[in-house]
Amino acid sequence: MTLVQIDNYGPWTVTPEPRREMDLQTLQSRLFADVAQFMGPRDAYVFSTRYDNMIAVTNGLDGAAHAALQESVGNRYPVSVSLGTGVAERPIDALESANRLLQTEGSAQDEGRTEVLAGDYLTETDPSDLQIAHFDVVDVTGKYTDRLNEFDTFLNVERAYGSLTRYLRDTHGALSFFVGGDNVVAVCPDLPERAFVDAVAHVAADADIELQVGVGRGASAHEAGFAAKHALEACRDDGTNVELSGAPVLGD
Ligand SMILES: Nc1nc2c(ncn2[C@@H]2O[C@H](COP(=O)(O)OP(=O)(O)OP(=O)(O)O)[C@@H](O)[C@H]2O)c(=O)[nH]1
Repeated sequence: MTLVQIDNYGPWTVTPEPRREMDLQTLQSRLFADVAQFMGPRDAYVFSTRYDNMIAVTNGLDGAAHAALQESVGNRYPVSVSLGTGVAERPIDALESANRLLQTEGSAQDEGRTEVLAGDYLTETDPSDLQIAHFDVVDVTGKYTDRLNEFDTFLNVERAYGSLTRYLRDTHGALSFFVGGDNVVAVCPDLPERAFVDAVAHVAADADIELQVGVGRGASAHEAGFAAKHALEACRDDGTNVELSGAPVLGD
């Protein structure tokens, strides 16, 4: 995992006086788009989380690749980014160690702490390294989008997301991210099918929303995530709630 943290961003947003909100939104979403465009061709994933901090799945990327991202952001934006990296069996533990390295170097709002690059990299990868689950709401269009106003639809999807993401984090140390529409991508440790059956049952009981999930494995986030998307298609075709892909879909 890589933590991407904008350096000293809070003070910048109010210096010399508060900046227009839509300008900040533009900067944040463009920075996310640029980081995503950097990660995508390298088969990594990045999630926007709070935008001033983003979480990436960077199996296979070395220190030079991370430094190139920092240089490119520094050259093109009025802000710089620090990057902490960590490697562990459970995504939460990898993120914890990545995070701790930046926190040890100084505060997110310390003007003397800029462009830190610290941590371990997983450069030797194996097709069984990563497990990613792609969840979505069963028939969000028929149950919500075509029936409720957009805000109330959003509240329903957010309730499912909140329930799922807290459950997976607490039970398995998995990190789940809302990625738009009704979709949640979960970066998981090595979990059996039963764990996903239980997660879907938990959200049904806790939030009264029916989910389906495709699960994939791979050497990179793209490989695992793409296999998960194929497995989710199998849920749609077969009317099932949980599908695990077979071998990772290589070369896609
Ligand atoms: N990020 C992301 N969003 C998607 C993806 N597929 C669909 N979406 C979003 O999800 C919304 C709903 O699409 P679906 O999930 O196909 O619709 P549905 O009515 O729930 O249909 P089923 O999933 O077949 O039950 C779309 O409008 C998109 O915004 C995906 O692979 N990734």
